[in-house]
Amino acid sequence: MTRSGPDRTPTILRRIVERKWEEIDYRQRRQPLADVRARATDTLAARGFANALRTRIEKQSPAVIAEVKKASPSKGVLRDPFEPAEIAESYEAGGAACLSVLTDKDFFQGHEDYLAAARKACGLPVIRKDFMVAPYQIYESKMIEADCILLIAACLTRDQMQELAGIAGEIGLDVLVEVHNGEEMDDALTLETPLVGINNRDLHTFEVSLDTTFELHRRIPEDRLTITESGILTRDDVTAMTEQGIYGFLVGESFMRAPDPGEKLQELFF
Ligand SMILES: O=P(O)(O)OC[C@@H](O)[C@@H](O)c1c[nH]c2ccccc12
Repeated sequence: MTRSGPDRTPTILRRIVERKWEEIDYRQRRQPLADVRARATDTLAARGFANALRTRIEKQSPAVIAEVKKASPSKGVLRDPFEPAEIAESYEAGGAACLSVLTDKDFFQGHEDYLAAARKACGLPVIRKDFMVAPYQIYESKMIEADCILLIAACLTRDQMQELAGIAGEIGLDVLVEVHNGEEMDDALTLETPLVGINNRDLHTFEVSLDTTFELHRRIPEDRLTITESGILTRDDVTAMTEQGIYGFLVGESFMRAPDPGEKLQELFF
């Protein structure tokens, strides 16, 4: 698989992806692809991630992917101490449909163990939030019992996305494809996955604008599920989305800064 991504990749993402390739090379030396692939196909069936969202969205009820994230490059540490299992329980009690767990160590202070701990503590399906560029990572995601993976269009060409999504499909992982402009959307819509995330955060400037969702949402066909991502902070933000028929949400920061993340979820959405 080629290592060069598309020209559109913003600088911060370029740095993350370069580092990601080093990490993949290192991991692959410790545990070869054939081994990871064998262990991936041995793991149990995934919890249905897309289904959990679809059921709620079809009832016009908020489908919240609640994020378990210690830190981010733009905001620094969001939560300390950070207890993924407790957070997961709290999210489930607060009405989350799914979880998102950061596993990138270098930029988000995440870890695979956080995914395992969070998933074990609840019955919700979990997306592995990381920067997927190689087939190795897709098998690895299944091995660590993720139910869904994220493909970020800003750092993948159309061909790369199709290859990675194809592998995910073969091993029973759902796919959330993330876009933040029209060009990325065109590529994303060539995938079969129903889950299309619109990231309101511009990765060139880190600025957040909910208008990104309002503009791009119109281009998503009826049979897909729109997920608005980043910068959802208030009930007004939520209402502005549901008024446009958008019921899928991915929220991290505002929950992570609250003493009880699940209570905050309930306050914002229900
Ligand atoms: O913390 P926020 O603003 O609620 O955003 C959550 C989520 O959208 C954000 O963490 C995110 C969206 N896409 C990503 C890709 C990689 C890492 C993180 C992300």
